[in-house]
Amino acid sequence: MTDDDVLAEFRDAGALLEGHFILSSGLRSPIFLQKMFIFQDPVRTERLCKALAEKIEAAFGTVDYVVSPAVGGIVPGYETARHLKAKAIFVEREDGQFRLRRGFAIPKGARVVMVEDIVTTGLSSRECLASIAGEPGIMLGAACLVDRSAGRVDLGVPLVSLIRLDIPAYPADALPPELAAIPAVKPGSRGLAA
Ligand SMILES: O=P(O)(O)OC[C@H]1O[C@H](OP(=O)(O)OP(=O)(O)O)[C@H](O)[C@@H]1O
Ligand SMILES: O=C(O)c1cc(=O)[nH]c(=O)[nH]1
Ligand SMILES: [Mg+2]
Repeated sequence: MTDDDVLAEFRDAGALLEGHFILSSGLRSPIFLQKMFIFQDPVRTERLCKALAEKIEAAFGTVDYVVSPAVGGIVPGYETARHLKAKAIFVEREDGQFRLRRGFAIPKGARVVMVEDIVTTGLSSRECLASIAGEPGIMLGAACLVDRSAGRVDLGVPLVSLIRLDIPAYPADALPPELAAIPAVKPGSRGLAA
């Protein structure tokens, strides 16, 4: 899939939103990729995650377990794992911290990739990786559909992305005037009461 193909999927799904968004990191941005508009369409999701699985396999070889951070990572984690013929499990927040719950565990020696939907600052990805660092699997690296940092984030492991974009994000106290003029909305799940 070319970058244009990936962008066309987001555009055609109505997932490229413009406005004033509060991101998971607390940064503000005039652009939000509403990935759930992709994930509500299994056929579109399959096209993107199949392409991501091919990149993952090329970078890391065979994969036994895909681990994703809830909520956004669950659907792409599952669909990417399906193409990798791997298991798909996820971490979810408990008292604000990601944790494997529901009896999920990574067996000794299992080859593991962390799959995210969107990477902006990499905070959620790093939290996800830290939450499974004590598991006995072999952490191969991370992958995401969209890297909004244009490759600048450092997760401490290699990151494979389907597309790299360079999308502006600003601290709340350093907004450009055109953004400050629009009421802010926060679409993600970080900080929501359980
Ligand atoms: O790289 P970062 O700066 O961490 O931003 C990206 C994260 O933000 C979103 O999750 P969010 O916490 O908004 O919740 P969601 O997964 O429920 O959408 C997205 O799913 C990534 O996990
Ligand atoms: O950084 C985020 O929180 C974020 C950005 C984005 O474009 N889409 C999303 O779901 N989360
Ligand atoms: Mg998320």
